[in-house]
Amino acid sequence: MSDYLRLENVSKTFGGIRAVNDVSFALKQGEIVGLIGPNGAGKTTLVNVITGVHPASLGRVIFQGEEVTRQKPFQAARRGLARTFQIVQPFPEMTVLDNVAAGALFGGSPEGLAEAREHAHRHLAFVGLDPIADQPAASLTLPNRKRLELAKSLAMNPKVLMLDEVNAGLNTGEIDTALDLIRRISERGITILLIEHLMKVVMSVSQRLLVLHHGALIAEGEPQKVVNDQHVVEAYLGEKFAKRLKEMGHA
Ligand SMILES: Nc1ncnc2c1ncn2[C@@H]1O[C@H](COP(=O)(O)OP(=O)(O)OP(=O)(O)O)[C@@H](O)[C@H]1O
Repeated sequence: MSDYLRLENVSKTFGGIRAVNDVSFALKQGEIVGLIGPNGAGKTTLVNVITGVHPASLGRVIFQGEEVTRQKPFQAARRGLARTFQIVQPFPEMTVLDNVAAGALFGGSPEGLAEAREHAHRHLAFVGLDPIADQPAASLTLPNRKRLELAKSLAMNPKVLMLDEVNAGLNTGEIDTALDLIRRISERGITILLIEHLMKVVMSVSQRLLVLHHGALIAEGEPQKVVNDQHVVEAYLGEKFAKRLKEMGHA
């Protein structure tokens, strides 16, 4: 597999804060890669850089051989670089269906609203929300809002999907359902970058891990190796946590 999405020496500063510091990595097509690190490590900022929300201060973003460093969010969406938001913010007055149709239109593929709604039904069926397609988005529970967010990003017809804490606040059963969806999305050939604090979740689906700390990439590679890396244990996991992972058979 060749590089699909590549970051070369990317930095992002906000005033005096270097949120992302000289980060380089590549994703291969169809991979599931976990992006982990403490609060404030720069994970969301990295996704914002890739999707053109906050363009890189330094460095380059290359997607399918084309430099896309200065792209706008709508251009990123049209290229197939889609993301979910950590804080889920649907259009509350709009129906579940039209929230997803809006995603489809933002992604740029359907001809008009009727076609966008048709696409939306398909994505809602995939995440299990089609029975409540006509309800206002404001009425949804947290797990259903997360599913709606997923359906919206799928409606953009993504090639790379960046999932920002899609499991936060969910119970064990709901997480299992979300994991099943992530695996099924990956089976479609969509590359997934999974930002996640729940190590059990990260370890069960990721083929590779990237670890950010104070904006810098401190480790990268096979999940089992990365969680045993002393630097990662010190910066993020803690000895106790690493031991627990080992007992669970993940390390
Ligand atoms: N728009 C912004 N303006 C100023 N500072 C920002 C902005 N966005 C992020 N930061 C700062 O950049 C750093 C990295 O934040 P970021 O949200 O990317 O971390 P994170 O790893 O996603 O954290 P968390 O796990 O808590 O979501 C933090 O110090 C944050 O305060």
